[in-house]
Amino acid sequence: MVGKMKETTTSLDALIDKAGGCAVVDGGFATQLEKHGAAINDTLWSAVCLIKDPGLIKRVHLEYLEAGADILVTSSYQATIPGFLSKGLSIEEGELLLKKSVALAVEARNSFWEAVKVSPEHHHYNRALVAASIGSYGAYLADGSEYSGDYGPNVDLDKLKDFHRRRLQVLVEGGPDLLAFETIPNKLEAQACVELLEEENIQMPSWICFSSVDGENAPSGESFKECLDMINRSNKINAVGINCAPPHLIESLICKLKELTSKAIIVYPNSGEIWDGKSKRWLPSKCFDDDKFECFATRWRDSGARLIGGCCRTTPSTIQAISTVLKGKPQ
Ligand SMILES: C[S+](C)CC[C@H](N)C(=O)O
Ligand SMILES: N[C@@H](CCS)C(=O)O
Ligand SMILES: [Zn+2]
Repeated sequence: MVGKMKETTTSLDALIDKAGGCAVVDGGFATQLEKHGAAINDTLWSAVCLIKDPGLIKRVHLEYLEAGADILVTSSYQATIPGFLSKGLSIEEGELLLKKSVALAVEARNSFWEAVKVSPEHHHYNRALVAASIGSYGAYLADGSEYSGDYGPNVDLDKLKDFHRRRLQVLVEGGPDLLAFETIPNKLEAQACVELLEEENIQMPSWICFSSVDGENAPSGESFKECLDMINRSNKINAVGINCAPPHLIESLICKLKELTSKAIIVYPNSGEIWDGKSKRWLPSKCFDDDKFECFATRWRDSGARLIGGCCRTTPSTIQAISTVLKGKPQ
């Protein structure tokens, strides 16, 4: 176990405590947009709805709150300023859309909480936190490289920092509670995220989640030891873990991460289906339904995860199952 750095109690710690030691993250956001008929086969993927259907984004946030999510992840996973520019929008319009992604989640959280906090039978709900999603460079490339970590020879630390810097600044200005770096596939990008948080002197809690395809290492093949040694040196990262990896790999990954860090462990796997970056579709594979997630969630909590949710191809019913098993049945 790695020594603890000087840390202060954050809104994330408080939420985890309030949730009884393990808080519930929401589920597949793009997946739920698609369930409602959104067409997201686009270079912006789910972020296209920020332009075309912001009302649907808010509806999906509300569905995850209703299901018991303690943390909403915003619609900004694949929302980037260069991505918006490529659609003919101006920098100003792109920045407004990034802030809108935060505002939509905050509005959903506030209206849901106003409605439930006065209702005694809803004591299993907590006031949710809003985590601004910061998808990896590979997500922006839209070539599946968030699952390979292969960014080619021309991508160095400065390029990744340049890519992430302005979006990070704008999302922070939007006023989320947390920052969520998602599907980071290699050590270089994790380092870029950590250095940016330091350089920009960001004061809100953050998590970094890696994808993983082999259940052992980051997708790039770099060991989680290498990645976590670097992350542990920063007190700007409050939680570290895995998202959008198959659920059957998660328990052993939690055990591995526990050995490597004293930071909170977060896991929000996908359904087990595999994303084909070329044909842009999910390939059927060993796939897990809500019952299985219910049983996995207790094992993940008992193995040491403090934040548990779902990623692609999971839905509000998955989150309802996780929330019920971790927090008790809704009355
Ligand atoms: C998490 S993956 C399924 C997101 C979509 C991908 N970045 C693409 O645009 O193809
Ligand atoms: N927050 C994103 C992650 C995609 S891997 C989503 O749920 O759509
Ligand atoms: Zn995912």
